[in-house]
Amino acid sequence: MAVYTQVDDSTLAAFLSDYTVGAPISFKGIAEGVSNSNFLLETDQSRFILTLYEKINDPEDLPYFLSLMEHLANKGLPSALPISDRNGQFLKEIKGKPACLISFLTGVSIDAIGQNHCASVGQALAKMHLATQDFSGVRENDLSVSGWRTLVEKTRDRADEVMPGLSDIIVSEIEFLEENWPTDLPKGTVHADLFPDNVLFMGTEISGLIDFYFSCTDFMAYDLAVCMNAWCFDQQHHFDPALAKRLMEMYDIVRPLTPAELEAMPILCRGASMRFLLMRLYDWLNPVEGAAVNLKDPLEYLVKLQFHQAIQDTAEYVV
Ligand SMILES: Nc1ncnc2c1ncn2[C@@H]1O[C@H](COP(=O)(O)OP(=O)(O)O)[C@@H](O)[C@H]1O
Ligand SMILES: N[C@@H](CCOP(=O)(O)O)C(=O)O
Repeated sequence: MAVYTQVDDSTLAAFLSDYTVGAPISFKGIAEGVSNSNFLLETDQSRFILTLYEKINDPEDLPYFLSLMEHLANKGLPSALPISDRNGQFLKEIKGKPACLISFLTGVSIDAIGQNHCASVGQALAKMHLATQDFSGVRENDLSVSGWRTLVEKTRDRADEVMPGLSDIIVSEIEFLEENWPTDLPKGTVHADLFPDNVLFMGTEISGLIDFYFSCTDFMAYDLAVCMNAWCFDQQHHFDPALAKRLMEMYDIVRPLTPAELEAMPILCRGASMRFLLMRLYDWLNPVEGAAVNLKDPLEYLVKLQFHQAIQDTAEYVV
């Protein structure tokens, strides 16, 4: 469960007194999530998510994330909407943490991923990339190559506590990525974390896209690589080409991939594997005391990285 900061009844009552969202009926911490503290609030009017942002480094980031969510919702994508208080303010504070009330989206995140789910995700991701072409916000990806280097330096001395030999693997991979990372692929606004827990479904139709708190300006094909890793491996971390085919072909129908983007998929998938391997490794080695959070397995992403290291050509993903 990701609840880093507890919110008691009187704190909640003081917070809600600034809003016109009704009286609380129930309020509980949400089991899923890693980065922020999330609560489900039900009032006599509606349901909401209350998020306390725990790891925001740059104060400009939150207005970027919230205005992106609003932009997407206005374009008809199923993104949640930030709720403003009586004074039109979205961003508030609880116990010294930035906080926001967000509209609740119905739907469930799925564990048993099928080809139709991947098709819907490919389509939604491409729609998001097209819908943000006129979004004016810009945010550098602080978890791209230079951010991975920083994480390698912070984890390499203790990485072998997780698996003997891991330190050498991450050092050699970061050197490869620094040498070979593409520089001139089409850029746009990317979600950068569109994992199954961040997509809500009703059947095989997407009813919600959530958790835009890693979104940034980067290669659009990198976003597809993040999804390849998150959606196209089974529970034992074996790659499933039929899932990848549906994801890529439906993306490509909505926003055709350029030849350069297609050619770059193996290295983009390696980078996307490193990003999650390193962040999970850092979190594993530096647990937050007293936090109720389910840490994720860094070695899942080592398996994925090693799979992509053996790929020579993008066509191998869909055979
Ligand atoms: N707008 C929303 N509507 C419905 N459920 C939501 C919404 N936002 C978050 N959730 C629920 O809260 C969980 C954690 O939210 P998320 O934004 O992924 O947290 P974190 O940023 O910590 O990863 C989600 O997996 C989902 O179950
Ligand atoms: N998707 C990431 C974790 C990021 O946490 P989220 O709860 O914000 O999605 C991973 O799987 O490592």
